[in-house]
Amino acid sequence: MEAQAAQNQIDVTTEIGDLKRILIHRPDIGIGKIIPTKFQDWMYDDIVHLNSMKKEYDEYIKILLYFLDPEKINRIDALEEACKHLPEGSDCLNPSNPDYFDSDKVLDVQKVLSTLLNKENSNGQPNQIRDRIISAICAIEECSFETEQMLHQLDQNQLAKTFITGLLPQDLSQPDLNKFLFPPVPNLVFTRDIGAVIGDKYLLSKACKKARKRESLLIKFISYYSFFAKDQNQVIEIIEDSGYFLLSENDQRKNKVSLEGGDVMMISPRHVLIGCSERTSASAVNGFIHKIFALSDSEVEQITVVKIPQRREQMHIDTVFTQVKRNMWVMYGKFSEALQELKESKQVDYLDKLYHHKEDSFLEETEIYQFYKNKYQKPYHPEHNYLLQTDEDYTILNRGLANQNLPAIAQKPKGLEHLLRQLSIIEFKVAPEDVIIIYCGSGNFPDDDREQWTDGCNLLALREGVVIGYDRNTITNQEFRQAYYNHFRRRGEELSTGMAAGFEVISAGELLRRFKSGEATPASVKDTLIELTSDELSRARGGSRCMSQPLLRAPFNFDVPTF
Ligand SMILES: NC(=[NH2+])NCCC[C@H](N)C(=O)O
Repeated sequence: MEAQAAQNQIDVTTEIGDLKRILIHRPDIGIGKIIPTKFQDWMYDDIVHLNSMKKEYDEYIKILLYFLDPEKINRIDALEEACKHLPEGSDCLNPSNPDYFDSDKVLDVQKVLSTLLNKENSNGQPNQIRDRIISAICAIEECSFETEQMLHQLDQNQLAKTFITGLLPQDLSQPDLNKFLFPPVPNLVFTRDIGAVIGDKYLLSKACKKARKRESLLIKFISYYSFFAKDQNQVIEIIEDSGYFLLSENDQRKNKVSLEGGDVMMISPRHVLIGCSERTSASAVNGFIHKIFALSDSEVEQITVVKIPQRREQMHIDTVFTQVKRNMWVMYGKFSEALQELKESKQVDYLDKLYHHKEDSFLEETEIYQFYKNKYQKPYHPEHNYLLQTDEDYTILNRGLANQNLPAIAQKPKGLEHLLRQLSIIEFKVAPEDVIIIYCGSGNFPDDDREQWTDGCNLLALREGVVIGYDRNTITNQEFRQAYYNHFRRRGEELSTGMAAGFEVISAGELLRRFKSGEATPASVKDTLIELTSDELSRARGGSRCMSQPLLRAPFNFDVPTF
């Protein structure tokens, strides 16, 4: 009962507050069935070696457990020790296994789903939610009546697994045959995209691509019947308005609502960012702004839209920047101020030299639009236009910030980097000269493009200044090691005595070893980039932020000095 109550606690108001509860999904056998002809549809760029991918992912799980639920680690260690002699060892990290560690802080989608799939409810009556989920999935996957009947036979764990892998359980299938009932959902490892916690509300995603539709359906049931079983009004859905159904096919394509969690960032309780991207449509952004501003019990009063070029490798805003500390961000240098200035001063020759291989790319820019709920100082009304455009609009915003004792320097951001600086200064009261921007791949071509491709800009903060990334992004990670040294040198200053040159960059394996031996504790870790082995994990265009969905972060202390 207690575990249930804890599971229901959901609250995220920053990107960097101490992480307390997270939704993940360990790579499953569905990923092991991908073939080259399905790369494009299923959004994988290569065949993944599943066992190696799991090994890489398991270090991630263990790091999460050390920080969020350390008691479970002892259990895992004991089980692994006991099963060492078995060929595969213990697989207590596999949510299908009876030995599964089953934490209420590090939750696997498959495990949470299975709790909804009991054949009978607590009163011994047939579980109607289970029946509804089976019907809904059979409807979107166009299953035969026979398949539907077969699904009804499966127990709750088998059923959860089949919904995710698409495969019939081995004992029902002919031996050694892969019997697919429907395709797998191999992108479920990127739990970030299936929803987003906004304060104490849960925003459901509406997947853009067909390959991720079933994920949206599963999380819909999980959020309504598990996370918010007691207060379903906390779930937010954005859908097309009714006129949409009268539009021509072409216009429908333009007005489609699609929204994915990789495009949502809670910066502070009052300010949320949303991307307008390959995956999150303009109609969704519009619906989002109205839905959020219409909430009477939400602290969000400002929404900033970051429109990025629609490209495969930049499918969400979190592929081009993430937050590391109140004063520190990592971003893709293609959108940097330095490059923008060059563009403005029309030094195109130089840019041509730099980027001659893809002339169009340097011309693409981010566009920033800001919306402020209190623009009219009146209650929300759907007819109002909340966009901040004129200087006068920004004066109104500045007044609102001053009322909350926040620095009132808001002006229309000139670009992404300017926006990130503004966020540190306004939301976190950081002095302008203290903001640090780390450029992926050092901001140099071709390293920037290479490391952006392998998620150099996509980090997950376990708490402020403790982030997880991929080991293969060596140039970006080196920037972290030197971050403070470089920053002060640029300012023409020396590091103060005793101050480190930058972050500690340490492999997940080595950190786990130190935790186990007692040389370090999660509490002692500061200013650290934890590197996951990423030979396989990086093959599907997602990094550690994508592989995580924070459900609960501790309230952030905004009132401590930056350095
Ligand atoms: N938040 C993210 N950047 N997610 C990355 C998702 C990658 C996944 N292969 C997809 O294309 O959907």
